[in-house]
Amino acid sequence: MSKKYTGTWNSVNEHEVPKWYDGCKFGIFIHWGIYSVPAFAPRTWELGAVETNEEWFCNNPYAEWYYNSINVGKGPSYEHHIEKYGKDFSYEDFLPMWKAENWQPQKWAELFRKAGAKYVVLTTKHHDGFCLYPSEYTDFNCEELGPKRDITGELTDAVRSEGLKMGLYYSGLIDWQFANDPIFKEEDNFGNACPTFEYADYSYNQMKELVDKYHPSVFWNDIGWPKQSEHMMPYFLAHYYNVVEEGVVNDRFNGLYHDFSTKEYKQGEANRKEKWEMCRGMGLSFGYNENEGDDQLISVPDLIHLLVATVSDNGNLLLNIGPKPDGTIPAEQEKRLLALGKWLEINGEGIYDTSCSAHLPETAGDGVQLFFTAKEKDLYVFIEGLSKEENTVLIPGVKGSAETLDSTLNVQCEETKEGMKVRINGYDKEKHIICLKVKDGE
Ligand SMILES: CC(C)[C@@H]1NC[C@@H](O)[C@H](O)[C@@H]1O
Repeated sequence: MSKKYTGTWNSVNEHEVPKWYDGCKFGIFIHWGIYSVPAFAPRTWELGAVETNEEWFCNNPYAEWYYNSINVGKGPSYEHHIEKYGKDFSYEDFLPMWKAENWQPQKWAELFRKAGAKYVVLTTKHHDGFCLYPSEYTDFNCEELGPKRDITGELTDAVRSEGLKMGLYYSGLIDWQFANDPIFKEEDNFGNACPTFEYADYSYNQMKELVDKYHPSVFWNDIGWPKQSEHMMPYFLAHYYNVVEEGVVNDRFNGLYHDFSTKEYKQGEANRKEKWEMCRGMGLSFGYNENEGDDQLISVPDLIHLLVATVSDNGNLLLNIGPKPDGTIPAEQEKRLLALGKWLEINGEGIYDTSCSAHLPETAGDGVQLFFTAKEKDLYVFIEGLSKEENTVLIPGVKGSAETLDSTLNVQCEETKEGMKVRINGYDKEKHIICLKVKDGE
């Protein structure tokens, strides 16, 4: 019998992170919207690498912030817009250009499955206020305008038919249909970007209709929750958990509540004692940015490192894709998803359904890095930085014998007083990070 929650903090605080979310480890974020048509942002910084001040907002690397990037009236995106479209061309004028004419949700879902992802999170309403589902509360949605399809509904069905969980993103505190002064500093964001009871009611009703229509396994709220309806938060959470028993939410609820905490690029702190999630685009943007070609995206080795380092630290990786307005996924992004999936086919046993090991990451000399995960008593050792075909690596403090998850490798183990010495033959750099399984090694 599933627990019934009531609209009190005491009740919803009893909620625990569902096992499926912890075990999934890898998901796909999707930022698709009107901003995918101009698909423009300067390549400047990773979030968290610099202060989010006026310089950030006037040189914003996030292509999904195009509305604000032209609204500030200066900087590369503004100049690009004036030059390419002219000053009388509004953001909403891009809508008829977003046709999704080549969009095949089933193809997306198949690609996500092949990538080894176990859940998906789609933007249902980003900061521009345009809804990627037929909301009862606004006609500014994708069934009435632009693609003229229920993007959320079609993708949810396709994702679930491939055996993946479906999550929904909602921009809880910023909606440029309600408050569209240009944003030059963080306080303009988080202060309370939409400070009216009208918006508080609107956003509450939309969040509830998303839960009731799609039963999302993840509710990914962004930026914050309207101050005017903060007292309603426990009611929303109780309703969500009562409707979606396996439901899980992130930490962007004004710091009042979370199932898991979030990092965004370099912004945010990870604490391995609690569940957290790392999210980023493959370049510096979440929305598709035509300025980010193959050589400006994260490399496959760095992507595999990010996944291993995140999972070994008790995190999930939510990797974003930014589709084109016609509904295709840029080839350079698809290539990386398939490479990750190929690596996970061989090494996924050491990733999925694992927990944090008592062993902390460490260096093993000659630039070799070790990462660890555990599955009950079994220990998984990830070895990064091998360069030769034949390698000898000391794994300090680990006893027993190891087998490799990659059957094309040959591994011999020797127990020494410092730990397990492993000889690995048959390595080549296309294997990236390799994984050893030490039975009863945790
Ligand atoms: C992590 C991701 C959901 C980002 N959150 C902050 C937003 O401003 C940004 O565009 C993007 O959606």
